[in-house]
Amino acid sequence: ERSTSSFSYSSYHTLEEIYSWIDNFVTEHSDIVSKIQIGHSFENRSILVLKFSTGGSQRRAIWIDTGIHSREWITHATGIWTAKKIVSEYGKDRILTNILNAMDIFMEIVTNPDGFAFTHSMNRLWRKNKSTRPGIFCIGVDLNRNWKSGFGGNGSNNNPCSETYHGPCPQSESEVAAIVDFITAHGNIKALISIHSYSQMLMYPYGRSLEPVSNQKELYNLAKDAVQAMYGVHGIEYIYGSISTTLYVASGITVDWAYDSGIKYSFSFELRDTGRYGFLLPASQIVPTAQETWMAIRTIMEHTQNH
Ligand SMILES: O=C(NO)N[C@H](Cc1ccccc1)C(=O)O
Ligand SMILES: [Zn+2]
Repeated sequence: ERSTSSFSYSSYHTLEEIYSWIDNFVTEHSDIVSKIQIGHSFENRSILVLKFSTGGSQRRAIWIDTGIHSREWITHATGIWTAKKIVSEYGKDRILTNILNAMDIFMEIVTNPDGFAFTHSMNRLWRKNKSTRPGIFCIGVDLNRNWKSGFGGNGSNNNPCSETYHGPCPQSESEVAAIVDFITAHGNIKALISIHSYSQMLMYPYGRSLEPVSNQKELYNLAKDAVQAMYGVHGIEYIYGSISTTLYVASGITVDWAYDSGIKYSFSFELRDTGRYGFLLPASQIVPTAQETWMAIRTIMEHTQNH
């Protein structure tokens, strides 16, 4: 469609619809939003990042990614709604306006485009990317196991047919390498938020071990504040804590790499629900989920700005 005014923020969309929305969104809000291609996927789709900036250069910044696991459709939908919320609230919401007057926000909505296209075409519950290698007869690497930090450790699998296959080596996947290269080159990312579904959790490193991170107390209290902000919207309860103690040990994950790269405010969400619908969350829950998640994201961004 020609503009985002006819785009439904309470529906799920195809890859083509989302990429078209991105172009319209950037056109309509060119004063604050721009589009960056940070790389391409295995099947040669563009990997796109939205940049929200009110000026300056190389400002301290926040990174948000959704859709690293392609079947988690509520996360892309939440990313799209959040992007619209940011441009709508700038100049109105004091907290968001202060954040954007001091920091930039980078948002990658379709972090696994090949897998996402596949969930629309062939297999709704596909999780991994779509990479293939000679002599290997199963498809795809788990992009949440392909990161250098703790690569190949417990809670990842070296069997290419596994849903948590870590790939042949760290950053072997172009979808992961693109993010590593972008964040490393930028050099001023202060918080990273990687959004998954489902289970209703807000978690921080480490996934690879039970050892607490150096600022664990701070992250615990920030997560508590964020979860309380979420509860205030629709009364939905999220649990919080480190990944390894709250969920299970997982190695080679996004937030462990981010933390070890110096991004001290690294979080991973598991959005709605707790299993009734799971990955097949009804579209009627998109806006309510995005509304509550926004309050947590804003809390994390505000804390990052002030520390
Ligand atoms: O896949 C999901 N949820 O979608 N989550 C689990 C647990 C997890 C979540 C966040 C970070 C690290 C690990 C996973 O195996 O990756
Ligand atoms: Zn996931």
